[in-house]
Amino acid sequence: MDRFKELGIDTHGRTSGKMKTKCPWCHAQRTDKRDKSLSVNLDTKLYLCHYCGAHGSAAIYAGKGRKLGDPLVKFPTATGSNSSCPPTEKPHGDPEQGALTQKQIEWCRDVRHIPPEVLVEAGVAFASISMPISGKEKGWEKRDCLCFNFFENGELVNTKFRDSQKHFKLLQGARTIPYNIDAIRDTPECILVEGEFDALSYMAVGRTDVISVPNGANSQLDWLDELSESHFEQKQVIYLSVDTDRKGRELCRELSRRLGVDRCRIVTYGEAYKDANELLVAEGPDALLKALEDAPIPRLEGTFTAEDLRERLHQLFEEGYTSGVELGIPNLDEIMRLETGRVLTVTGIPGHGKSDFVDEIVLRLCTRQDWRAGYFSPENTPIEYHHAKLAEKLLGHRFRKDFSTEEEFARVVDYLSQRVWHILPDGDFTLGNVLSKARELVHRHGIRVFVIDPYNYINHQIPAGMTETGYIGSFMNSLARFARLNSCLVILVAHPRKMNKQYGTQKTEVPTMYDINGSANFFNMTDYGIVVDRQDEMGIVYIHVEKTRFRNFGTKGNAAFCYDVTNGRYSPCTPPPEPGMQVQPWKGAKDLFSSEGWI
Ligand SMILES: Nc1ncnc2c1ncn2[C@@H]1O[C@H](COP(=O)(O)OP(=O)(O)OP(=O)(O)O)[C@@H](O)[C@H]1O
Repeated sequence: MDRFKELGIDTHGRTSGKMKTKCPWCHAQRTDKRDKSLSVNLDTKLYLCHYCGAHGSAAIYAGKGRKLGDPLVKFPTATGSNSSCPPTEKPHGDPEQGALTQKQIEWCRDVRHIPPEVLVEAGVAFASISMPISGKEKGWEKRDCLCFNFFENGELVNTKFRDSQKHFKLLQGARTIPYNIDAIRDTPECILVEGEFDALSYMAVGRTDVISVPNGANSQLDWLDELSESHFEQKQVIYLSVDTDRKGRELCRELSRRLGVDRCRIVTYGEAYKDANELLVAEGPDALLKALEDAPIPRLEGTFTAEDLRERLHQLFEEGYTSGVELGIPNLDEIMRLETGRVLTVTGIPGHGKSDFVDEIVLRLCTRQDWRAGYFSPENTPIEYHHAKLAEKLLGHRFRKDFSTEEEFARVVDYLSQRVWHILPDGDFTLGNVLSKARELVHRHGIRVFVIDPYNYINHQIPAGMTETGYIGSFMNSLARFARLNSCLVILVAHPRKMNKQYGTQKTEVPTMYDINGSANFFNMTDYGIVVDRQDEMGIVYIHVEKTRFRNFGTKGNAAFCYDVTNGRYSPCTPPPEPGMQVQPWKGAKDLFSSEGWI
């Protein structure tokens, strides 16, 4: 739906793409009658005459039930409440988008160095709307805004309104998608930036394959989940051209982890500038193109220079060594804190709770650190049984109709759907296949922890002539490499050899990490090593931390837990000083068990 005809703009019957045509406003006065001075974007319906400056929008956004002549953009019905917004001043009605004012065009051109034709191409428009204004005089005010329109498959999905003082507002209830997403659908390369003006800056220097992330420097990349296959899978090169402040660097790290470090080139702008638009304004188009050209090519696989590690080095430089993330279990946090890019190996006698304790670690990382997890756990099938176990830990009580409500059922299923993915490759359980699926989970869903439970379910293909020790060394190397390249924590469950009975007591000896069946390389090559040791006669489970590769992540020691059979949770406790005495809750805790919901 458009008004081109009504406005006298001849589009020669075309309905999509960009074109030039004669300007109905100045053509009659022109001596060069052949000059097609009007640029028209038939997708965004915007037009601009490079001769007389006439510009505007011929769009009539004809959503369902809309008629010709209806306002351009209708606010979806407000969802949720906005307490700072007095009811009478709530944005209401349909703020109509129209042509940019002369002042706006001049400001974009002179202050941001974005030429008018780029604004037209990108469908930037004008609207006067009520904006939430922060500061002393909190409230809503009517403001003249630039409208950045977010299209997907040519359809308007959302609009970001921006006033001259950088107040922003998105359409309520509308989907958040990257800005200009249609432009990168089939391109071999693309540029990711952190703001609409940075995207327009690249368009101004001739790169159309640029998108802006939807939530600024927020490194929670939910939007990437649904776009990673359709828009990024085929990309050969992805330029990350985000801000150089701390948040921007965090975003950059997460983007390259999700999109694959081996095809991401990170753009920098020199000491003085923090983003693409600043560089364009200060140094001009050639400098911006040069910054793109100079972005380091991903390193040759297996080789590293300080430049390749610049981002991580900078983090180290600014924040020092990390001490790893805590699980929120005081006795264990004291001796072990986990970090991505590492391998944690878990062993213990069959039935002592290795898988259960691994689930405890995973769910604590999900609920406390907002991580996402992937499992290769063929033992834990059918998968719904495993989910039911995870649900019990999350809810704090049994996952059965008599104990949980329908609302809890829905909540926990929603939560797990967003956080946990299981890999069960059809028949092909080779390490290569399992890790390649896990890598897809990193790219598509941003998992940060990947569990292999247990080692012996992998279809190990030991090359002829290789010893078992040599093979396990190379297996552990593959896990370490996967963990490092994908910034994931890999958790490997591995069984011990058959343990002897202790003379006299006939109790099975507690294995150590060196007892893992096959080779000492499990212990030698892991970053963290723990043994799960269930001591039923005392009513406790010991977690023996036998190794943390670096001191900043902990030290050797053990932590005692009570296991709650109703929800599968491990609660820290103080072990009885002598057999037969009562287990006590952990220092300061009132109860031995916890049943409060985690989600
Ligand atoms: N301390 C405990 N007290 C009672 N039951 C437990 C305890 N720890 C685990 N369990 C239960 O024992 C069963 C086996 O646990 P899990 O599968 O985690 O052990 P595992 O060490 O991984 O065993 P395997 O080596 O056979 O895979 C599960 O049903 C689990 O809920």
